[in-house]
Amino acid sequence: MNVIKAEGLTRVFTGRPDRKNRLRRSRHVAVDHLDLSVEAGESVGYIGANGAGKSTTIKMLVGILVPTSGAVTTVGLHPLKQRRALARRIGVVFGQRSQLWWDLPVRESFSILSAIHGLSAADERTRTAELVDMLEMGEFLATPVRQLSLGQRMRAEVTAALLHRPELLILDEPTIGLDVLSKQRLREFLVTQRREHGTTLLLTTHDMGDVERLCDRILVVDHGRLAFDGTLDGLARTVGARRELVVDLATATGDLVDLDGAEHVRSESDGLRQRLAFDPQRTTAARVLAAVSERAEVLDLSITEPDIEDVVREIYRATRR
Ligand SMILES: Nc1ncnc2c1ncn2[C@@H]1O[C@H](COP(=O)(O)OP(=O)(O)OP(=O)(O)O)[C@@H](O)[C@H]1O
Repeated sequence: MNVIKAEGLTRVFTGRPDRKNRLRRSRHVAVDHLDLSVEAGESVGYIGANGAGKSTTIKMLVGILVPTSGAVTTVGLHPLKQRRALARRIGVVFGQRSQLWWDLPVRESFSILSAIHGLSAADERTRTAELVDMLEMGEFLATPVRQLSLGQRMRAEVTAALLHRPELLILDEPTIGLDVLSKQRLREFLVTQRREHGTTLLLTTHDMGDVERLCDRILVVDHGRLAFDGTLDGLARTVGARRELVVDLATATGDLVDLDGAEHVRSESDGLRQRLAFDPQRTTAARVLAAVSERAEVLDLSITEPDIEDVVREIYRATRR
């Protein structure tokens, strides 16, 4: 079944009338004849540069924005005409906007939302307990939302969006600003949620780590149009998305060429620091490190993730050729 189906979806923003010529208005096509279908159970990363049209698309999918033209159904419903029914079947997390009550303890926001969704008292108890346990929220359930750290708030937001067991969860920048541990926890939770409940995921992100760990399909949007639709493998093939392992060695060492699964990029400081590129789909940093350790003593290391902006830029370049 198509959880999301968009055909020719378009949104044009018109500005204020020009002061000199009142009949003339600026016109900006934010989403441009977008065709899109997402099947039940998929996990889709929706990525693109700033202003590419991601949020505008999502707002049309959930009935916040009216399309200028084209058609869209979300879980088989018309987002505007059937907005209430839709709210019962989807969960939405906008990283920048909260659906919790700022001055109330977290627990009370969950109760209010459970009541809104018509959950029975027993159902509310089991569902809240399950999510609180999985997202380790026990220690801050009595804390007012405004006092939560960003990582705690995001966990609470995700819980709020999942209380009613939606079949589709839409996340707009879910890990923005989170520390490494909070990101990892949230990602693990989302993977489990999807595995155990078959929840379909659609997320926008500027973090390549989110895409790698959460998504099995990637859509890249460019000026409101789809520039890429495929797997992470396909994306890596198109742009050569690689990670770099930087090792600091105890002694000056010749270039570490011919390492299994890694390619020597550059040596610095007479070979004391070396940069090795590897494809995270084919090997791991640990394996590359083990191979380096057989040849030299490693004092320190760091791993640089490909920047999603670089990946997107490469896709734009590849598709405009
Ligand atoms: N309400 C609005 N009025 C006028 N223009 C708008 C409005 N909302 C968005 N736009 C414009 O539409 C384009 C797409 O914006 P959108 O927010 O969808 O981008 P985005 O891909 O989500 O970007 P970001 O990654 O920065 O969130 C941008 O050029 C933006 O300035």
